[in-house]
Amino acid sequence: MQTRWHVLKDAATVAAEARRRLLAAADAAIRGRGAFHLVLAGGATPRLLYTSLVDARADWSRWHIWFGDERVLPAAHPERNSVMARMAWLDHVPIPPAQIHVIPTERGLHAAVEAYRRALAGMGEFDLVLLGLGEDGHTASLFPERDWGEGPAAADVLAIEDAPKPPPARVSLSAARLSRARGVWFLVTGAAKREAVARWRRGESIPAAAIRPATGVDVFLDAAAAGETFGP
Ligand SMILES: O=C1O[C@H](COP(=O)(O)O)[C@@H](O)[C@H](O)[C@H]1O
Repeated sequence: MQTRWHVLKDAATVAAEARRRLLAAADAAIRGRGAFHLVLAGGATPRLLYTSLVDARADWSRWHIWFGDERVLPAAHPERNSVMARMAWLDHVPIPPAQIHVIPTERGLHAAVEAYRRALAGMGEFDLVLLGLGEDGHTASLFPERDWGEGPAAADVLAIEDAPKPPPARVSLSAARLSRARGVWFLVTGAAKREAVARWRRGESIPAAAIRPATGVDVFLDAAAAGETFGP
């Protein structure tokens, strides 16, 4: 599987490049298949991209939003990945509410896992999966030294009870389900991610490396995360 590394100047440039490509991918999916199924990353990194989409011109009525992971917290909690995405972007564009598939962790861990498994039943390949990279190499809520749900028999949705990053209870799509996609993009910015990036590039077995779609993955990272100087 190919990993394509795109080193860009800074976090703003990563967001701008991702925005440009994302809108083009959505247009192509809608032209070709009538809909665009996008999986969102949480955490802090994608917020710049999400905010930049508020004023984009797009056929929002054909967009379907999924989440790669969610933290088990009350519905309106600011640390929820879905709350971040809503505040930054989704509340400001006319995507039909029934097409925004939030992981309902306010119902509790296991009920949320079951509900999302049902929501995903019959869903084929995602058009695009956005992911982040934690300082420890985690992606979505797949953490080191845990079961990442690899292989064809893996469940689509995993209950995580002991995440080392708070909160400990989370719901995550498995590595196998995140890999069933026409495109997977990682957005990685900031010097704090440098060590995780270096480990990934050395071929170490970190969770991010377990996402292996047939088309390969694209990693958009800034110079700080790549450990490179950029330009003159
Ligand atoms: O906890 C999480 O962390 C990762 C990375 O987040 P970041 O704040 O370092 O960008 C994120 O991709 C994941 O969705 C989130 O739940």
